[in-house]
Amino acid sequence: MDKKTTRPPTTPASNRRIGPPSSATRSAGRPATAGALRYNPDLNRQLNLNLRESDPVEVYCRIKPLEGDGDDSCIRILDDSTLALIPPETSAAWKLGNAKEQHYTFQRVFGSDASQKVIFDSIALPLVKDFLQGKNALLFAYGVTGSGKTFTMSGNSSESGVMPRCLDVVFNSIAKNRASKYVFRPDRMNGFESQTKADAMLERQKEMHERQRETAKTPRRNGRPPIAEYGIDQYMNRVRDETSLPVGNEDSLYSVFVTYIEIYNNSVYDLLDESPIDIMKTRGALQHKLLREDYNHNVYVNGVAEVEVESPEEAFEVYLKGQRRRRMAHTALNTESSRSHSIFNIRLVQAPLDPEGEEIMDNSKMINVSQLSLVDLAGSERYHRTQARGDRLKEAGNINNSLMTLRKCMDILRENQKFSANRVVPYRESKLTHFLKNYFDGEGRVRMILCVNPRNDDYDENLHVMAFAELTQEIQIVRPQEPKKFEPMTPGRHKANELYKEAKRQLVEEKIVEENELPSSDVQLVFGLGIPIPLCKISKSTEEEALSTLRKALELRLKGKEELQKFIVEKRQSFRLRLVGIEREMLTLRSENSNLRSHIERVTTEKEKLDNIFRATLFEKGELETKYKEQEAHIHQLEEELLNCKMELRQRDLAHHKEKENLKSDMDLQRELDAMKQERNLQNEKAKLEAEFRTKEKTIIAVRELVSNIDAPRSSRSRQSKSKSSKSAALLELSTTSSESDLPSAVSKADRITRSKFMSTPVLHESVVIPSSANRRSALVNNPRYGRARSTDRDVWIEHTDKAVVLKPQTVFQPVMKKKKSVTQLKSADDMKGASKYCLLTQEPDSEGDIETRLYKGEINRTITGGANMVLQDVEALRQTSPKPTPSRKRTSSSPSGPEIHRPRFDRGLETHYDEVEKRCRVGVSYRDSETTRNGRK
Ligand SMILES: Nc1ncnc2c1ncn2[C@@H]1O[C@H](COP(=O)(O)OP(=O)(O)OP(=O)(O)O)[C@@H](O)[C@H]1O
Repeated sequence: MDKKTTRPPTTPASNRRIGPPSSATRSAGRPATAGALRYNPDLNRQLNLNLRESDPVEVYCRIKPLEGDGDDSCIRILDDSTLALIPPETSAAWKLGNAKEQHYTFQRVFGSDASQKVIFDSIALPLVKDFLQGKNALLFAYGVTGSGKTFTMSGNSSESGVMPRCLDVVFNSIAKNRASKYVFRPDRMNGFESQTKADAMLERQKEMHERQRETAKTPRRNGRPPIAEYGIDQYMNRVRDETSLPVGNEDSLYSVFVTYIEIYNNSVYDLLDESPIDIMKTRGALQHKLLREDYNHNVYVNGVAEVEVESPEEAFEVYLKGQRRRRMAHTALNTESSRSHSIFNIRLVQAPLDPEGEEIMDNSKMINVSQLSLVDLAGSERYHRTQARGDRLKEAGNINNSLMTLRKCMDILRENQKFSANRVVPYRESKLTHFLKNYFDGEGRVRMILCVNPRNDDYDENLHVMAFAELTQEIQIVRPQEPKKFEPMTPGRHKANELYKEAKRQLVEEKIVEENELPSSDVQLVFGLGIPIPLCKISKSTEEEALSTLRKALELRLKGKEELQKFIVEKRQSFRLRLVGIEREMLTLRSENSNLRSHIERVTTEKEKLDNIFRATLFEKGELETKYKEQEAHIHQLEEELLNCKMELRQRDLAHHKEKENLKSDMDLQRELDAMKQERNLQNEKAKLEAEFRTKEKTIIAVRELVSNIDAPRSSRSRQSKSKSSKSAALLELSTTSSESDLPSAVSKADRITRSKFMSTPVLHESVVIPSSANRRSALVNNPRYGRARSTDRDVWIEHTDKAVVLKPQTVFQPVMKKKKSVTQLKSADDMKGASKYCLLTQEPDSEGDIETRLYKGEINRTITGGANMVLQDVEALRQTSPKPTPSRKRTSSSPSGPEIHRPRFDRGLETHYDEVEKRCRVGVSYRDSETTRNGRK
């Protein structure tokens, strides 16, 4: 079935792609000129630079007939290529006052009477000619809405437009060279592949079955869906264009593919897509496509449906199908189809025939594709004119944007060419210019049909489109290269094959020979014999004319044979020379090869050495890594140990601290116990002293009684005077006595002056000043301790004077206070701040009516807690006795005849004095045994 066996193993059976799949396919997919360029990738750039081989964009102007009879035209044709635009009174320019007639020149201007045929022949036919020669071409209609763009491009049933006529001419031209359907198939990457006739036949059969199945479901006409189904059946009655043009290569086979896309709101939609449209859906009703660039930077619509068509009718049917889909899509999108750009692409795929002229060459690199793009642009309009709102405004914006980008690209192209500038052309700013990019970059001829509606209302819009169109003509498009001719190939082999087949068919039909008796095809043989032998019947040998004709033909053939032989000798010689050259080249290559081999060997040895070093290094590295890991583990272990040690140390510290605390509390406890013990001792001693005191008191009482008994006979008067004088003397003595030896007399006069040393009972504190009775007894008035207390410069006194003190006495007992703070009441420990000595002065009458002044002296010590601890050291008492005896005083003595004895006040006990001080001090007062304190201080 398939006699070509050079298939890559991974390629499917139906695919005859040869060589590297990607590049081969892509190369095959390139448009014709690109096919020529594939042998020199830089040629495109070179061509772009070489503006001598370029053609301008050709702009043709077509003026639409005026619709109403009363309409005025704003356009006047001056000649074949020039027109005048006359501003009407309604135009903006007129209103602004700068209205003047404008003249525009185009390639050609067609009046409203120009037929579709004239338009096609003048504008499109040359492009179709190029297209058949394997070149690309772009034709686009541009103009204001309603100016006749669609009419020009598509036409109607009675007047076919450019597109159907193009299809007519293409099919007319390739009629004899048309390849069977499915010989070529698109690879959906802008390329084409070829497959064998047999594979193609299989696909055709498959398609036929599918069609039959569909026909069974839907009634069809001639195996095709009824045109009414597409809703525009009138097109089918059109008059076909009979023009036929020569194809590029007679020995090639051609297939036609069409694609139909739409650019709406800057999105590309495939109008031949088979997926159904849900007209109930506004969003996602259509799947938009992406623009991609192939290997050779040719822009294509990714995944676009490329439909192979075998006739203009079939192509037109596909177009109508696309139109129907377009209408459905716009119904779903709730818009108008004229608000989008539509692009109908006709692609001509050709591949040369093999030497027998039987099948196409089994080489995808030889496939050539040319493309003719017919673009019907959306109308260019201004917003204010359409008064568009919402979606309409958006789509108008998109249309204008894409047209604006088109203008921008044209402007920059013109600028680049005119001023040798190198500005980047913004093709990618809109899908329209992106798709058309290749044409402007020099991949084919570009022509524009400027459609103009001459009515006055369109004047302002026409002004803009004409200005743009006129400037567009200045753009030069690089002339595309001629498509590559695949030499050496015997020309005419297709025709020869056809003739041979025809002759064979006739011979078989006339039963001159059997079909299997003749070889399949030997085109080479036919061509090797030269010109065909004329058909002439020779009935007689005398028919000179026929014989001479035959002789001439044979002579010509002989001549041709000689030429061919000569040609063969030449070819053989050149072949031999080439062979010698190749042999030489081979020898050089062999020596180079052996050099390279030895070099490779050296390199291999070197590599092996390096490999060994590498392995050794790897091994060493492994060992080092193991050691490193061991060391790491060791470090880790040491770290753990250190941590443990630290923890142990901490625990020990804690234990030590705890022990210390315990010891401290033990010591405190011990100290408390000692204090308690000491207190107990003191109590015992106190009790002992009290007992002693009581004994001594009894003795004194006894002495007194004895004395009173002795003095009983004396008169009370002398007793009084004596008593008074003795009191005075005692007072005098008290003030003057300074030696300790005078103490007994002082004591005997202690009725009036009492120096008290208090027997203290530690009631609240263990350390209370307790002047022992022994001390008291031995205490002398002139004892320095009882003199005026002298303080140092540093001592600060608290002079606490009771409110009841009427008269401050000036006695020797009062301390000298160099620094003092006088208060009448101690409210808090803060009052004692900074003071180190304390002195309290009280005054009150006693029970006998005498005024008793007392001086309490003490030391102030700071406590650890920030308070003050006052230690009372001395109490001095001064009694002022009136010389007049008061009845109460007279009767103080138990014995009326005895001397008046004032009971000393020092027997009042510690509590009395403690209460005395505490009454006046609202702070804690501490009494401490002065001796103990003194000892403690030492
Ligand atoms: N040269 C012409 N001769 C006769 N009728 C014409 C001609 N040009 C346009 N018409 C008619 O004018 C009408 C509008 O034309 P058409 O639809 O082609 O305009 P358009 O420019 O494509 O508009 P849009 O921008 O909306 O697509 C159509 O009915 C069409 O038949």
